[in-house]
Amino acid sequence: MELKVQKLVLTEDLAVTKILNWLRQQDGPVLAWENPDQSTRLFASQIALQPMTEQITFAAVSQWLDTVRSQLQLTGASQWQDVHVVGGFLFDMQDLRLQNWGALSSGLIFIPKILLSYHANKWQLIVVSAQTVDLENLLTQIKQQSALKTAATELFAYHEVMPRKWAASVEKIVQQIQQQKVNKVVLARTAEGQLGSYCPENIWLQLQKQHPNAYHILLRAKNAALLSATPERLVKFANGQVLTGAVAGTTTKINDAKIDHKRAQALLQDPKNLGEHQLVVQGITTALQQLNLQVQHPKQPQILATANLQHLFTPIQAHGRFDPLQILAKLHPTPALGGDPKQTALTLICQEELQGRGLFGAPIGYLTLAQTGEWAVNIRSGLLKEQTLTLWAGAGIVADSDPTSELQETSNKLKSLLLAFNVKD
Ligand SMILES: C=C(O[C@H]1C=CC=C(C(=O)O)[C@@H]1O)C(=O)O
Repeated sequence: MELKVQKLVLTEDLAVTKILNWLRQQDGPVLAWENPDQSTRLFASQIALQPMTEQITFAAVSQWLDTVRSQLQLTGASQWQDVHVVGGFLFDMQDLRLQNWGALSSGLIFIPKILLSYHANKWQLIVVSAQTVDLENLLTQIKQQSALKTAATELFAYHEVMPRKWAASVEKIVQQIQQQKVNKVVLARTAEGQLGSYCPENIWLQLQKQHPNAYHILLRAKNAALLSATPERLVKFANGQVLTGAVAGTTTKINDAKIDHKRAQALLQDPKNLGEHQLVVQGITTALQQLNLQVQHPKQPQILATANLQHLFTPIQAHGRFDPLQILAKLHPTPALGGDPKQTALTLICQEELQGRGLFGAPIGYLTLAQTGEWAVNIRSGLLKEQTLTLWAGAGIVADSDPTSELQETSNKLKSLLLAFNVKD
Protein backbone atom coordinates (compact mmCIF):
# COMPACT_ATOMS: atom_id res chain seq x y z
CA MET A 1 0.00 0.00 0.00
CA GLU A 2 1.41 3.34 -1.04
CA LEU A 3 0.96 6.35 1.18
CA LYS A 4 0.59 9.87 -0.16
CA VAL A 5 1.85 12.99 1.53
CA GLN A 6 -0.57 15.92 1.39
CA LYS A 7 0.27 19.36 2.70
CA LEU A 8 -1.44 22.66 3.32
CA VAL A 9 0.70 25.68 4.20
CA LEU A 10 -1.26 28.05 6.39
CA THR A 11 -1.08 31.79 5.98
CA GLU A 12 -2.55 32.53 9.39
CA ASP A 13 -1.58 31.75 12.98
CA LEU A 14 -3.34 28.89 14.79
CA ALA A 15 -4.41 28.97 18.44
CA VAL A 16 -2.70 26.15 20.30
CA THR A 17 -5.61 25.97 22.76
CA LYS A 18 -7.88 25.07 19.83
CA ILE A 19 -5.46 22.46 18.51
CA LEU A 20 -5.29 20.93 21.99
CA ASN A 21 -9.05 20.75 22.22
CA TRP A 22 -9.12 18.93 18.89
CA LEU A 23 -6.26 16.65 19.98
CA ARG A 24 -8.11 15.85 23.21
CA GLN A 25 -10.86 14.20 21.13
CA GLN A 26 -8.45 12.04 19.13
CA ASP A 27 -8.08 8.37 20.10
CA GLY A 28 -4.36 8.47 19.74
CA PRO A 29 -1.61 7.99 19.69
CA VAL A 30 -1.13 11.69 20.18
CA LEU A 31 1.98 13.84 20.46
CA ALA A 32 2.10 17.49 21.54
CA TRP A 33 5.67 18.76 21.47
CA GLU A 34 7.26 22.19 21.43
CA ASN A 35 10.80 23.36 22.08
CA PRO A 36 11.68 26.04 24.66
CA ASP A 37 11.78 29.00 22.23
CA GLN A 38 8.63 27.68 20.54
CA SER A 39 10.34 27.83 17.14
CA THR A 40 9.14 24.26 16.54
CA ARG A 41 5.74 22.95 17.58
CA LEU A 42 4.25 19.62 16.61
CA PHE A 43 0.77 18.30 17.21
CA ALA A 44 0.34 14.81 15.84
CA SER A 45 -2.46 12.31 15.81
CA GLN A 46 -2.92 8.72 14.59
CA ILE A 47 -0.41 6.43 12.98
CA ALA A 48 0.27 6.39 9.26
CA LEU A 49 3.24 4.06 9.62
CA GLN A 50 5.08 2.49 12.54
CA PRO A 51 8.31 0.46 12.62
CA MET A 52 7.45 -3.23 12.33
CA THR A 53 9.69 -4.32 15.14
CA GLU A 54 9.26 -5.42 18.73
CA GLN A 55 12.37 -3.55 19.76
CA ILE A 56 12.37 0.10 18.80
CA THR A 57 16.11 0.62 18.73
CA PHE A 58 17.91 3.42 16.90
CA ALA A 59 19.31 0.88 14.43
CA ALA A 60 15.86 -0.65 13.79
CA VAL A 61 14.34 2.79 13.14
CA SER A 62 17.22 3.64 10.81
CA GLN A 63 16.58 0.48 8.76
CA TRP A 64 12.86 1.12 8.79
CA LEU A 65 13.40 4.63 7.39
CA ASP A 66 15.21 3.16 4.42
CA THR A 67 12.11 1.18 3.55
CA VAL A 68 9.76 4.08 4.34
CA ARG A 69 11.05 6.05 1.40
CA SER A 70 9.90 3.29 -0.95
CA GLN A 71 6.46 3.07 0.70
CA LEU A 72 5.75 6.76 0.36
CA GLN A 73 4.61 8.27 -2.88
CA LEU A 74 6.85 11.34 -2.78
CA THR A 75 6.68 13.75 -5.66
CA GLY A 76 10.13 15.20 -5.04
CA ALA A 77 12.94 15.62 -2.52
CA SER A 78 11.24 18.76 -1.15
CA GLN A 79 8.63 16.46 0.41
CA TRP A 80 11.28 14.79 2.57
CA GLN A 81 11.11 17.81 4.84
CA ASP A 82 7.37 17.26 5.30
CA VAL A 83 7.52 13.67 6.54
CA HIS A 84 8.13 13.66 10.30
CA VAL A 85 9.01 10.60 12.33
CA VAL A 86 7.95 11.37 15.90
CA GLY A 87 7.79 9.84 19.35
CA GLY A 88 9.98 8.48 22.09
CA PHE A 89 12.48 5.67 22.59
CA LEU A 90 12.94 3.60 25.73
CA PHE A 91 15.72 4.67 28.08
CA ASP A 92 17.37 1.25 28.16
CA MET A 93 16.41 -1.63 25.86
CA GLN A 94 18.08 -4.06 28.27
CA ASP A 95 15.89 -3.08 31.21
CA LEU A 96 12.44 -4.37 30.44
CA ARG A 97 10.77 -3.83 33.84
CA LEU A 98 8.00 -1.87 32.13
CA GLN A 99 4.79 -2.94 33.83
CA ASN A 100 3.83 0.69 34.56
CA TRP A 101 4.06 1.94 31.02
CA GLY A 102 0.99 0.30 29.46
CA ALA A 103 0.63 1.15 25.77
CA LEU A 104 3.95 3.03 25.86
CA SER A 105 5.96 0.08 27.17
CA SER A 106 7.88 -0.48 23.92
CA GLY A 107 8.49 3.22 23.37
CA LEU A 108 6.55 4.71 20.49
CA ILE A 109 7.97 5.89 17.18
CA PHE A 110 5.65 6.60 14.28
CA ILE A 111 4.88 8.69 11.24
CA PRO A 112 1.67 10.50 12.14
CA LYS A 113 -1.32 10.39 9.84
CA ILE A 114 -2.22 13.97 10.79
CA LEU A 115 0.40 16.52 11.79
CA LEU A 116 0.13 20.21 12.50
CA SER A 117 3.69 21.44 12.41
CA TYR A 118 5.10 24.89 13.10
CA HIS A 119 8.57 25.59 11.73
CA ALA A 120 10.14 28.87 10.61
CA ASN A 121 7.08 30.90 11.70
CA LYS A 122 4.72 28.88 9.54
CA TRP A 123 2.02 26.35 10.33
CA GLN A 124 1.53 23.40 8.01
CA LEU A 125 -1.05 20.67 7.99
CA ILE A 126 0.53 17.45 6.76
CA VAL A 127 -1.42 14.26 6.16
CA VAL A 128 0.18 10.91 5.31
CA SER A 129 -2.46 8.47 4.17
CA ALA A 130 -3.41 6.03 1.41
CA GLN A 131 -6.70 7.93 1.00
CA THR A 132 -7.04 11.48 -0.19
CA VAL A 133 -8.08 13.67 2.72
CA ASP A 134 -9.86 17.01 2.37
CA LEU A 135 -7.28 19.20 4.14
CA GLU A 136 -9.33 22.40 4.02
CA ASN A 137 -12.18 20.62 5.72
CA LEU A 138 -9.91 19.14 8.38
CA LEU A 139 -8.38 22.55 9.05
CA THR A 140 -11.82 24.11 9.38
CA GLN A 141 -12.73 21.45 11.96
CA ILE A 142 -9.66 22.36 13.99
CA LYS A 143 -10.19 26.10 13.68
CA GLN A 144 -13.81 25.76 14.76
CA GLN A 145 -12.86 24.19 18.08
CA SER A 146 -13.31 26.30 21.17
CA ALA A 147 -10.18 27.05 23.19
CA LEU A 148 -9.32 24.30 25.67
CA LYS A 149 -10.31 25.60 29.10
CA THR A 150 -8.40 25.00 32.28
CA ALA A 151 -9.98 22.07 34.08
CA ALA A 152 -9.44 21.23 37.71
CA THR A 153 -7.47 18.12 38.62
CA GLU A 154 -6.86 16.90 42.10
CA LEU A 155 -3.76 15.07 43.18
CA PHE A 156 -3.96 13.09 46.39
CA ALA A 157 -1.91 10.51 48.28
CA TYR A 158 1.32 12.00 46.86
CA HIS A 159 4.38 10.29 48.30
CA GLU A 160 7.98 9.61 47.39
CA VAL A 161 8.63 5.88 46.90
CA MET A 162 11.10 4.37 49.40
CA PRO A 163 13.44 7.36 49.78
CA ARG A 164 15.59 5.65 52.43
CA LYS A 165 16.22 2.68 50.18
CA TRP A 166 17.32 5.12 47.46
CA ALA A 167 19.68 6.93 49.86
CA ALA A 168 21.24 3.54 50.70
CA SER A 169 21.76 2.94 46.96
CA VAL A 170 23.46 6.33 46.69
CA GLU A 171 25.88 5.28 49.44
CA LYS A 172 26.55 2.00 47.66
CA ILE A 173 27.27 3.82 44.38
CA VAL A 174 29.58 6.30 46.14
CA GLN A 175 31.58 3.33 47.46
CA GLN A 176 31.83 1.87 43.96
CA ILE A 177 33.07 5.22 42.70
CA GLN A 178 35.61 5.47 45.50
CA GLN A 179 36.81 1.98 44.56
CA GLN A 180 37.18 3.32 41.00
CA LYS A 181 34.72 0.83 39.50
CA VAL A 182 32.77 3.67 37.90
CA ASN A 183 33.11 7.49 37.72
CA LYS A 184 29.53 8.66 37.81
CA VAL A 185 26.06 7.13 37.97
CA VAL A 186 22.81 9.07 37.60
CA LEU A 187 20.45 7.40 40.02
CA ALA A 188 16.72 8.02 39.71
CA ARG A 189 13.75 7.47 41.94
CA THR A 190 10.00 7.97 41.76
CA ALA A 191 7.07 9.57 43.53
CA GLU A 192 3.47 8.54 43.11
CA GLY A 193 0.05 10.05 43.53
CA GLN A 194 -3.54 9.48 42.52
CA LEU A 195 -5.59 11.74 40.30
CA GLY A 196 -9.32 12.22 40.03
CA SER A 197 -10.57 13.06 36.56
CA TYR A 198 -8.02 14.75 34.35
CA CYS A 199 -7.29 15.74 30.78
CA PRO A 200 -3.68 15.21 29.60
CA GLU A 201 -3.94 18.06 27.07
CA ASN A 202 -4.96 20.35 29.89
CA ILE A 203 -1.97 19.34 31.97
CA TRP A 204 0.22 20.11 28.93
CA LEU A 205 -1.21 23.65 28.98
CA GLN A 206 -0.41 23.95 32.67
CA LEU A 207 3.15 22.85 32.06
CA GLN A 208 3.44 25.43 29.31
CA LYS A 209 2.29 28.18 31.69
CA GLN A 210 4.38 27.09 34.64
CA HIS A 211 7.62 26.16 32.83
CA PRO A 212 8.22 28.77 30.13
CA ASN A 213 11.87 27.84 29.56
CA ALA A 214 11.29 24.17 28.75
CA TYR A 215 10.14 21.69 26.16
CA HIS A 216 6.48 20.84 26.65
CA ILE A 217 5.64 17.28 25.76
CA LEU A 218 2.65 14.99 25.82
CA LEU A 219 2.83 11.49 24.35
CA ARG A 220 -0.43 9.64 24.82
CA ALA A 221 -1.43 6.13 23.75
CA LYS A 222 -4.47 4.25 25.03
CA ASN A 223 -4.16 4.00 28.81
CA ALA A 224 -0.86 5.86 29.21
CA ALA A 225 0.12 9.51 28.90
CA LEU A 226 3.60 10.84 29.38
CA LEU A 227 4.04 14.52 30.20
CA SER A 228 7.24 16.49 30.47
CA ALA A 229 8.56 20.01 30.97
CA THR A 230 12.21 19.23 30.41
CA PRO A 231 14.87 21.92 30.03
CA GLU A 232 17.31 19.50 28.41
CA ARG A 233 17.94 19.12 24.70
CA LEU A 234 19.58 15.91 23.63
CA VAL A 235 20.31 17.11 20.12
CA LYS A 236 19.08 19.29 17.31
CA PHE A 237 20.00 18.71 13.67
CA ALA A 238 19.74 21.91 11.67
CA ASN A 239 21.63 23.48 8.77
CA GLY A 240 24.08 20.59 8.66
CA GLN A 241 25.02 21.17 12.31
CA VAL A 242 24.65 19.08 15.42
CA LEU A 243 23.55 21.20 18.39
CA THR A 244 23.71 19.52 21.74
CA GLY A 245 24.81 20.39 25.25
CA ALA A 246 25.63 19.27 28.75
CA VAL A 247 23.08 19.93 31.51
CA ALA A 248 24.31 18.67 34.88
CA GLY A 249 24.90 20.25 38.27
CA THR A 250 21.97 21.68 40.18
CA THR A 251 20.96 24.30 42.72
CA THR A 252 17.58 25.72 43.69
CA LYS A 253 15.81 28.84 42.46
CA ILE A 254 13.25 30.65 44.58
CA ASN A 255 12.54 33.57 42.23
CA ASP A 256 14.28 36.19 44.36
CA ALA A 257 16.79 37.78 41.97
CA LYS A 258 19.48 38.46 44.58
CA ILE A 259 19.37 35.09 46.29
CA ASP A 260 19.12 33.19 43.00
CA HIS A 261 22.12 35.08 41.61
CA LYS A 262 24.13 34.19 44.71
CA ARG A 263 23.19 30.52 44.38
CA ALA A 264 24.06 30.55 40.68
CA GLN A 265 27.50 32.05 41.41
CA ALA A 266 28.11 29.42 44.10
CA LEU A 267 27.09 26.66 41.66
CA LEU A 268 29.47 27.99 39.00
CA GLN A 269 32.33 27.60 41.49
CA ASP A 270 31.33 24.42 43.26
CA PRO A 271 33.93 21.68 42.66
CA LYS A 272 31.48 18.78 43.15
CA ASN A 273 28.98 20.11 40.61
CA LEU A 274 31.71 21.26 38.21
CA GLY A 275 33.24 17.77 38.27
CA GLU A 276 29.86 16.15 37.67
CA HIS A 277 29.27 18.58 34.79
CA GLN A 278 32.69 18.10 33.24
CA LEU A 279 32.10 14.36 32.90
CA VAL A 280 29.04 15.12 30.77
CA VAL A 281 30.89 17.64 28.56
CA GLN A 282 33.69 15.11 28.11
CA GLY A 283 31.30 12.21 27.44
CA ILE A 284 29.41 14.12 24.75
CA THR A 285 32.57 15.53 23.15
CA THR A 286 34.23 12.12 22.94
CA ALA A 287 31.09 10.48 21.52
CA LEU A 288 30.86 13.06 18.73
CA GLN A 289 34.58 12.93 17.97
CA GLN A 290 34.33 9.16 17.63
CA LEU A 291 31.87 9.86 14.80
CA ASN A 292 34.52 12.06 13.17
CA LEU A 293 32.76 15.33 13.91
CA GLN A 294 34.48 18.62 14.72
CA VAL A 295 33.31 19.65 18.17
CA GLN A 296 33.25 23.10 19.76
CA HIS A 297 32.12 24.37 23.14
CA PRO A 298 32.91 27.21 25.55
CA LYS A 299 35.39 26.36 28.33
CA GLN A 300 33.19 27.49 31.20
CA PRO A 301 29.61 26.40 31.85
CA GLN A 302 26.80 28.91 32.11
CA ILE A 303 23.51 28.80 34.02
CA LEU A 304 20.33 27.27 32.64
CA ALA A 305 17.40 28.31 34.82
CA THR A 306 14.10 26.46 35.03
CA ALA A 307 11.02 27.46 37.02
CA ASN A 308 12.44 26.21 40.31
CA LEU A 309 16.02 25.07 39.64
CA GLN A 310 19.31 26.27 38.15
CA HIS A 311 21.70 23.99 36.27
CA LEU A 312 25.20 24.17 34.90
CA PHE A 313 24.96 24.20 31.12
CA THR A 314 27.54 23.99 28.34
CA PRO A 315 26.27 24.34 24.76
CA ILE A 316 28.09 21.96 22.40
CA GLN A 317 28.17 22.26 18.61
CA ALA A 318 29.53 19.85 16.05
CA HIS A 319 29.79 19.64 12.31
CA GLY A 320 30.87 17.21 9.63
CA ARG A 321 29.02 14.43 7.81
CA PHE A 322 26.52 12.71 10.04
CA ASP A 323 23.59 10.34 10.23
CA PRO A 324 21.09 11.62 12.86
CA LEU A 325 20.09 8.19 14.16
CA GLN A 326 23.71 7.18 14.53
CA ILE A 327 24.29 10.32 16.59
CA LEU A 328 21.27 9.62 18.78
CA ALA A 329 22.51 6.07 19.37
CA LYS A 330 25.97 7.32 20.25
CA LEU A 331 24.87 10.16 22.53
CA HIS A 332 22.08 8.48 24.44
CA PRO A 333 22.26 8.26 27.36
CA THR A 334 24.77 11.01 27.99
CA PRO A 335 26.45 10.97 31.42
CA ALA A 336 23.72 13.48 32.47
CA LEU A 337 21.27 10.57 32.55
CA GLY A 338 23.35 7.38 32.48
CA GLY A 339 26.87 7.81 33.78
CA ASP A 340 30.49 7.13 33.02
CA PRO A 341 31.49 4.63 31.73
CA LYS A 342 28.10 4.24 30.09
CA GLN A 343 27.68 0.44 30.25
CA THR A 344 28.84 0.06 33.86
CA ALA A 345 26.50 2.88 34.89
CA LEU A 346 23.55 1.29 33.07
CA THR A 347 24.14 -2.04 34.81
CA LEU A 348 24.21 -0.32 38.21
CA ILE A 349 21.07 1.70 37.39
CA CYS A 350 19.28 -1.52 36.51
CA GLN A 351 20.47 -3.17 39.73
CA GLU A 352 19.71 -0.33 42.11
CA GLU A 353 16.60 1.41 40.81
CA LEU A 354 13.32 -0.12 41.96
CA GLN A 355 11.60 0.05 38.59
CA GLY A 356 12.50 0.25 34.93
CA ARG A 357 12.80 3.78 33.59
CA GLY A 358 10.63 3.18 30.56
CA LEU A 359 10.76 6.46 28.64
CA PHE A 360 12.14 8.49 31.56
CA GLY A 361 15.48 10.01 30.53
CA ALA A 362 14.93 8.89 26.92
CA PRO A 363 14.92 10.92 23.69
CA ILE A 364 11.53 12.34 22.67
CA GLY A 365 11.21 14.40 19.53
CA TYR A 366 11.19 14.18 15.78
CA LEU A 367 13.22 13.63 12.67
CA THR A 368 12.24 14.49 9.11
CA LEU A 369 13.20 12.42 6.09
CA ALA A 370 15.36 15.44 5.16
CA GLN A 371 17.48 14.66 8.27
CA THR A 372 16.46 17.70 10.29
CA GLY A 373 15.03 17.21 13.76
CA GLU A 374 15.25 17.80 17.47
CA TRP A 375 15.16 15.50 20.48
CA ALA A 376 14.61 16.44 24.11
CA VAL A 377 15.79 14.38 27.08
CA ASN A 378 12.65 13.28 28.87
CA ILE A 379 13.28 14.49 32.42
CA ARG A 380 11.01 16.55 34.73
CA SER A 381 8.52 14.04 33.57
CA GLY A 382 5.52 12.08 34.76
CA LEU A 383 3.49 9.14 33.54
CA LEU A 384 -0.25 8.94 33.91
CA LYS A 385 -1.71 5.47 33.73
CA GLU A 386 -5.37 5.37 34.55
CA GLN A 387 -5.58 7.30 37.86
CA THR A 388 -1.96 6.81 38.93
CA LEU A 389 0.68 9.46 38.44
CA THR A 390 4.33 8.41 38.61
CA LEU A 391 7.00 11.10 38.61
CA TRP A 392 10.70 10.43 38.02
CA ALA A 393 13.83 12.34 39.00
CA GLY A 394 17.51 11.52 39.02
CA ALA A 395 20.72 13.02 40.34
CA GLY A 396 24.31 12.58 39.26
CA ILE A 397 26.19 10.60 41.89
CA VAL A 398 29.93 11.25 42.06
CA ALA A 399 32.69 10.48 44.59
CA ASP A 400 31.76 13.30 46.99
CA SER A 401 27.97 12.93 46.78
CA ASP A 402 26.10 13.17 50.05
CA PRO A 403 22.95 10.98 50.16
CA THR A 404 20.96 13.59 52.12
CA SER A 405 21.60 16.40 49.65
CA GLU A 406 20.98 14.08 46.67
CA LEU A 407 17.65 13.14 48.29
CA GLN A 408 16.82 16.83 48.63
CA GLU A 409 17.83 17.56 45.04
CA THR A 410 15.69 14.73 43.64
CA SER A 411 12.81 15.77 45.91
CA ASN A 412 12.98 19.30 44.45
CA LYS A 413 13.06 17.88 40.93
CA LEU A 414 10.10 15.60 41.63
CA LYS A 415 8.11 18.49 43.05
CA SER A 416 8.77 20.79 40.12
CA LEU A 417 5.90 19.26 38.12
CA LEU A 418 3.41 18.81 40.94
CA LEU A 419 1.56 22.06 40.48
CA ALA A 420 0.50 21.10 36.95
CA PHE A 421 -1.28 18.00 38.28
CA ASN A 422 -3.13 19.81 41.04
CA VAL A 423 -5.16 22.55 39.45
CA LYS A 424 -7.96 24.39 41.19
CA ASP A 425 -10.76 26.00 39.21
C1 LIG B 1 18.32 13.36 35.82
C2 LIG B 1 17.86 14.57 36.04
O1 LIG B 1 18.59 15.71 35.86
C3 LIG B 1 19.78 15.73 35.10
C4 LIG B 1 19.77 17.02 34.41
C5 LIG B 1 20.17 18.16 35.05
C6 LIG B 1 20.88 18.08 36.25
C7 LIG B 1 21.25 16.88 36.77
C8 LIG B 1 22.02 16.81 38.03
O2 LIG B 1 22.42 17.87 38.53
O3 LIG B 1 22.19 15.72 38.57
C9 LIG B 1 20.96 15.60 36.05
O4 LIG B 1 22.10 15.22 35.36
C10 LIG B 1 16.47 14.81 36.46
O5 LIG B 1 16.06 15.96 36.55
O6 LIG B 1 15.74 13.83 36.69
